[in-house]
Amino acid sequence: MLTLDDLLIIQGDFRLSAEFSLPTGSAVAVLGPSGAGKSTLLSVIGGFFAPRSGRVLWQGNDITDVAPAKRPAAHLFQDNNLFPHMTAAQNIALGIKPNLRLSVEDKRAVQDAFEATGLSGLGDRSPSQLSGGQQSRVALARVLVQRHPLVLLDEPFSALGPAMRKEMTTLAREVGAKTGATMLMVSHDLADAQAFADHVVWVADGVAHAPRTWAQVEADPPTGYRDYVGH
Ligand SMILES: Nc1ncnc2c1ncn2[C@@H]1O[C@H](COP(=O)(O)OP(=O)(O)OP(=O)(O)O)[C@@H](O)[C@H]1O
Repeated sequence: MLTLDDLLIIQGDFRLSAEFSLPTGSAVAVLGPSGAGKSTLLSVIGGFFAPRSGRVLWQGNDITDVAPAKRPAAHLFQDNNLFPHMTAAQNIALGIKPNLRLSVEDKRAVQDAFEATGLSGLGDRSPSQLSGGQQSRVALARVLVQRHPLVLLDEPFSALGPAMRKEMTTLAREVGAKTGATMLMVSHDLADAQAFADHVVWVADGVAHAPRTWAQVEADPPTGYRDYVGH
């Protein structure tokens, strides 16, 4: 379980509070207006930004002061962060061993990630020799090989067209379901968010609200939700 305990985030004039838990294995859409603090919330969970007060707990352990690389979290952001001078296979392998000295088992994990993301046969290409969708697959495969139980996705596929975005969102969800990962995805696309998530965290007016199901949100929408989704 991921728990945000009495969390207060301050960034300049911006304030955000959060107080909730997410069950292990849940897939959560983080929705809210631009500038509401969705990315900031993921940064705090990932350890890239420290909260002013409160705690982040994973399975009951306080990880508030743990460095990003030591957290149980993998992250995927919009720009994919692929290294241009490395092949697709090397970019994925970096997720396991930054020095690229792979054991037989590591190599098998890379191969599995290739197959799970539909990249078979493309391992020797550099990112510039891949389409945008294929680059997204490499970035997702790198997240997968890390086998972290917590996956943070910040508008990871927003540079892709609608069909490809849907495909990648579904793929991320399927793989998460297989590995039992707890996943949070920031998205501005309601259809993508609904295809991906079973719960919604609504972020607005300085608060990241406790997760609710789509049915709960539809039945009793938070302030600003209807305007945001446009219906
Ligand atoms: N380095 C910073 N210093 C001060 N304020 C910042 C900094 N970075 C972001 N902010 C402010 O923090 C707030 C939250 O930003 P954040 O990027 O988390 O919002 P968001 O909900 O992810 O927005 P979007 O949907 O547009 O990506 C915004 O008001 C932003 O202006």
